[in-house]
Amino acid sequence: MHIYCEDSLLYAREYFAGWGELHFFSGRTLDPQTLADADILLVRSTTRVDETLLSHCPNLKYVGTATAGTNHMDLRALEARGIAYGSAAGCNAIAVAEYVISSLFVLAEQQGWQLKDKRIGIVGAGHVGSQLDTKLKAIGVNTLLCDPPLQALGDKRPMVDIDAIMACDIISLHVPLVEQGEHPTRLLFDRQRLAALNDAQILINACRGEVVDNQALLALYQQGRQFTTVLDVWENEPDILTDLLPYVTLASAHIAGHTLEGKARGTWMLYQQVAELLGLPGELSLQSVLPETEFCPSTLAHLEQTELARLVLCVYDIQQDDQQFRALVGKPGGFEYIRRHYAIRREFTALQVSAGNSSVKKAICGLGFTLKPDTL
Ligand SMILES: NC(=O)C1=CN([C@@H]2O[C@H](COP(=O)(O)OP(=O)(O)OC[C@H]3O[C@@H](n4cnc5c(N)ncnc54)[C@H](O)[C@@H]3O)[C@@H](O)[C@H]2O)C=CC1
Ligand SMILES: O=C(O)C(=O)[C@H](O)COP(=O)(O)O
Repeated sequence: MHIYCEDSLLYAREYFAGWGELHFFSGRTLDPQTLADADILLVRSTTRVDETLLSHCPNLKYVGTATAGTNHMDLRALEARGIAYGSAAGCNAIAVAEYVISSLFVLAEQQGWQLKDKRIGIVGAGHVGSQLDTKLKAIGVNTLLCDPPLQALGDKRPMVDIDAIMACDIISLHVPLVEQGEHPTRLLFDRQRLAALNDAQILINACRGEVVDNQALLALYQQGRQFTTVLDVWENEPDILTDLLPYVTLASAHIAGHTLEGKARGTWMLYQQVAELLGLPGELSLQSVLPETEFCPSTLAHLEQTELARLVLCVYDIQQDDQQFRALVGKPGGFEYIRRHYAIRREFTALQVSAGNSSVKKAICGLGFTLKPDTL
């Protein structure tokens, strides 16, 4: 069996080498003809799986993307050809939620406010939005959810519409890129919506660049608007609008989901899907590939913002990604270089914390840290 795999799939060798001949390729520069004998195709978001690519792979039985988003795959073309496909829904939801939380603690420190005084509007209440909501609620932060498609499906959680979201202090976007239909998300934050933000508001985009009109954002900043933005994703990656960068408070190279656990979980989910599809034994666990963590255990006596920030930033400090991004993104190939050489980042669960009273314990667990066994 010939298994073709985008070279950015972490732990692909560990999971798939036993099942056939593994061939690696580079996503953005792929020539479809190199996949001519592929039985299985494993990708991340930088490989476009479209009709052109599929027409070069007559033996293809399965295409899997080790990502949450599927907008790089033409699902109709796959269906039309009877090729099974899958994604890794939710694999990196914790990672993205932790990216947003790191950004919030950094902004709170920089701008001098308390998280508990802010209302956070979460647009898209799927895997990422729900993780973020749970973690924020665990530390007493006021959140609102907006997800019309889920609401229409009968989701019982309280939901608000986009107008109520626009009145929030902080707005965090977690929708897929949807081009058509009743709830499209391309340019959901178009010029009009961006112009409606006041200078005290914060907009975070860690979903897809095309959800926010980057040119309109730049024009508003050039006209003197001063609302805060955190951007992990950009229109037209990797050739992004670098003129926007000086106005963006925290910026990164589409790495919000790039924890070791998130990437491993993505590959492992595809391993499970191929095992099921082909009736192969899928016995390797997620934990079997992950290295031990190296954080020294920490303590948290009180639920104070500075203390919580210390724990959060000890595991993941978004400022390091921001600094690296500003230093490298203007260089040729800089955007992709950062992504390909991304430092090892773990999830909050990697840090053991001794907590004070039961409410501190509850908050620590809700945020995703591990309670040190002697304090359970
Ligand atoms: N920056 C990064 O590294 C990452 C980015 N992503 C992006 O974030 C997106 C969300 O990820 P998940 O939560 O895992 O996906 P998900 O599919 O679990 O949740 C997305 C939610 O958005 C909702 N939605 C769709 N259209 C909407 C609209 N117009 N308004 C409000 N809600 C709407 C859907 O109903 C769904 O509940 C992915 O599709 C992907 O594009 C995901 C992971 C990592
Ligand atoms: O899961 C998704 O969707 C993402 O956007 C990933 O975190 C980023 O995927 P790659 O661009 O690294 O494939």
